Amino acid sequence: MTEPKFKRVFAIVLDSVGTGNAPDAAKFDDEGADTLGDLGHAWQGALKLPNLAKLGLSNLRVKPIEGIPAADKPLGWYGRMDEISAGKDSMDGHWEMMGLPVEKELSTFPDGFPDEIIEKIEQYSGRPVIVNKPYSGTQVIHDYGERQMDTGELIIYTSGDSVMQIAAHEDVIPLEELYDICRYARTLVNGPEYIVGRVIARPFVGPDKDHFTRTANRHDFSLEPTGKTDLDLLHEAGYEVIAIGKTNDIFSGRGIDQAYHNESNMDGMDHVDEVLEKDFTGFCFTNLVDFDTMYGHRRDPKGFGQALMDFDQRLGHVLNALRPDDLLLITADHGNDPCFKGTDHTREEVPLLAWSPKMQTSGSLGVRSTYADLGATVLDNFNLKASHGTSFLDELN
Ligand SMILES: O=P(O)(O)O[C@H]1O[C@H](CO)[C@@H](O)[C@H]1O
Ligand SMILES: [Mn+2]
Ligand SMILES: [Mn+2]
Repeated sequence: MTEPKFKRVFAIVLDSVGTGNAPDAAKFDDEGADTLGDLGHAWQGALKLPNLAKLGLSNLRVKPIEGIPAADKPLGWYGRMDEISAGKDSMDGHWEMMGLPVEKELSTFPDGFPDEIIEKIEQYSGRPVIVNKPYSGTQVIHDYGERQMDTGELIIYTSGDSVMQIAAHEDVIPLEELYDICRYARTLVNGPEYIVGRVIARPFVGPDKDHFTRTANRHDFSLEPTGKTDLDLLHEAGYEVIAIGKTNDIFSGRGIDQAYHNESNMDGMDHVDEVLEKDFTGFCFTNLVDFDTMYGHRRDPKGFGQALMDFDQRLGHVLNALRPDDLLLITADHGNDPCFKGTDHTREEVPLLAWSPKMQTSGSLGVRSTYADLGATVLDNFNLKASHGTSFLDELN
């Protein structure tokens, strides 16, 4: 067997860190959304991301981020990727990166879930369902959390994405019970009539509506991948596949040898540091979700920018810890522009940064026509063939 070019490949998905310009943004009513561009503008040039910048973060953009000039000589290869999946949710984005674009539009519920589904959940759980419409997750517990504590009802809500979210106070509905209800709800929306990307348990704690917080016990029950992903191919070929953060949930554990649950972005980076110390041949796939959950959906540019700066600092350590035959890929799964209307994800291109300490060349990878190019490159590295996407491995010298 030919030796892989890079022994260990680390991909880090900065959840929702889009970079504008999606050619099909109008279809999603997202024209003009640009997460990184609008963040730079909101921070009036004070957003400083020195490590991402030296990898080429501003070089990959049509217009540099305010306060972050394009590097004269970026360290590695940089570009952007377009999404071909029908939706703009995490599942679409991650599956597509791993060679399984979501071609069919998944079900969304702008008017709430149909009675037949809600009634079945009520029967199964013995708990009445309240809300049942699109809502912001923090707002919904503010508005209905106290009632939920009094009555033990289930708060069910959705968003512009194909998601069913079930919120309950941890002291009122024990976690295992909430997960069990979600697992049951999952069976109701696997098709053929309704296909929902994710059923998400949204436990929260706190004494009253002004002090409720959601906990890291969130759990995503995703649709099982509808075909083989690049993770399956890597795993079957005997390479180690390590998932950090919600990656494991997004693939229902498929093709994954070892998974780490993240409490936060910083906890996620602790896990990356831990895996960097390990000796393995394979792929480590990390998702950092705070950008999305805590700041993007909350339309909080201040928090979003700070979270990026915190990540950038940790990235400095990763760049030092990488070994000569490691490859680092940094990207995102969709946008979530904190300066845009609404509270949903935004259809955007995503950044693509590639670097290895042994790399001697640098330059532009252009605009890739699908996120699947990322997985195709990882497979190519391990001498495997992708069903979707075009590898850019040959550039990475
Ligand atoms: O408002 P919250 O509960 O954070 O919901 C968000 O989380 C979902 C999953 O990422 C998205 O579809 C969006 O609705
Ligand atoms: Mn996401
Ligand atoms: Mn989201």
